[in-house]
Amino acid sequence: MPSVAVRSPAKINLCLGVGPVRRDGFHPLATVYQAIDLYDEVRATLQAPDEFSVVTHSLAEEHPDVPVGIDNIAVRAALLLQEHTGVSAGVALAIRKEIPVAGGMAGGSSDAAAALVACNELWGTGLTRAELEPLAAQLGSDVPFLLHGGNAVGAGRGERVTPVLARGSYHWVVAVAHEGLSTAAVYAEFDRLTASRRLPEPVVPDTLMAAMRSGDPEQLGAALSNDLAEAALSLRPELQDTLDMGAEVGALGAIVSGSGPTCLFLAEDEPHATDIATALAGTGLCSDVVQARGPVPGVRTI
Ligand SMILES: C[C@](O)(CO)[C@H](O)COP(=O)(O)OP(=O)(O)OC[C@H]1O[C@@H](n2ccc(N)nc2=O)[C@H](O)[C@@H]1O
Ligand SMILES: Nc1ncnc2c1ncn2[C@@H]1O[C@H](COP(=O)(O)OP(=O)(O)OP(=O)(O)O)[C@@H](O)[C@H]1O
Repeated sequence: MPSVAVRSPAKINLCLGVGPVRRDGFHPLATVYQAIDLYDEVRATLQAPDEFSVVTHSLAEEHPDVPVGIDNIAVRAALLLQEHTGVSAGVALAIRKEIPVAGGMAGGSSDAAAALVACNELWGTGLTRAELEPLAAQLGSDVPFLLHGGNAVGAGRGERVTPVLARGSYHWVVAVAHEGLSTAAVYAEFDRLTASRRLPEPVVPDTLMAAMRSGDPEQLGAALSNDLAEAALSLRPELQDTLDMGAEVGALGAIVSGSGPTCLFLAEDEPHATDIATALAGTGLCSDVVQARGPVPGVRTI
C-alpha cells in the first residue's frame, strides 16, 4: 500500500506572555516559538475510504497515555482534511513518539501537523502550506507553528504565526517530569492565581528580540520568560527543585516549557549541555533528560 512518512519537531516557548482570559475561554498570547530537534515520526498508509486507525509507539515503550482512534489528534487531523477536501480515502497512521506526552512541548500538536502534511501528500489533495494553516488552527493553537518551524512569534491564541529572523543555534537540555500536566488545568490555575490582578495585554519583550538578533546564548538565557510558570509550579511545587538544580550547574537560563511540567535549560555549547544533563540525570527529579538543538524546520517528509 502507498505510504508517506514525515517527521515533526517539538516546540519550546522562549517567552510566553499570557493575557486575561477571552470570552471564548482562550487566552491572548505573545510568544516566541522555537522548533527543536526532538522528533515524532508519523507514517501514513493508504486505506479504503472510512478506514481510519492509529498506533503509537516509541523506541522504549508502548504509550498507554496516548489515545487510539478518534481521540488521537492525528486522526482528527486526517478526518478534518478528508472533510475539507471531500477526498474518498482512508488512512492508517503509525506514530513513533519521541516528544514527551503532556509535557508542554506540543507533542500532540506536532503529530496533528504531521498528519495533515502526510495525508495531503498521500491522498494527492494538493493543499499548499498556506491552505493547511486554517485547518491546523482549528485543531489546536500550537499546530500552525509546527507547519512552519524555525523561530516565530505567536499571537492571537498562539495560532497567528509570523517568522522571526534570528541568529544562532542553541543547545538545550530538556528535563522530562515523571508525570504530565494538562494544558487546560495549567491555564485554569493561571486564572485562579491572577483573578485579583489587572493583567496587561501580553507583549514579546524587547530584550528577547534583541538577544535573538545577537545570537548570544548568554543574552538569550537572561531574556527567557514564561507567564505560565507560576501556575505550573503551583500544581507541581517540586519542579522548583529541578529549575534550581539546573541553575546551580550553570545553565544560562532555566524555565518551565510552555504549560509544563518539562523544564528547559540553555547551555553555552554541547559539552556544557552534557554537564547539565549529567547533573540532572543523577538527581532522580526527572524521568528522562535529553539534549536538543534549535531552531530546526517544521514538519518535513522523510
Ligand atoms: C501552552 C502552549 O503550549 C504554549 O504554546 C499553548 O498555549 C497550548 O496550545 P495547545 O495545546 O495547542 O492548546 P489548545 O489545544 O488550542 O487548547 C487546549 C486548552 O488550553 C487552553 N488554552 C490554550 C491556548 C490559549 N491561548 N489559551 C488557553 O486558554 C484552553 O483551556 C484550551 O481548552
Ligand atoms: N498524538 C498524540 N500524542 C500525544 N498525546 C495525544 C495525542 N493525541 C491525543 N493526545 C492526548 O493529548 C494530551 C496532551 O498531549 P500532548 O503531548 O499534546 O501535550 P502537550 O505537549 O503538553 O501539549 P501542548 O504543549 O501543545 O499544550 C495527552 O495526554 C493525550 O491524552
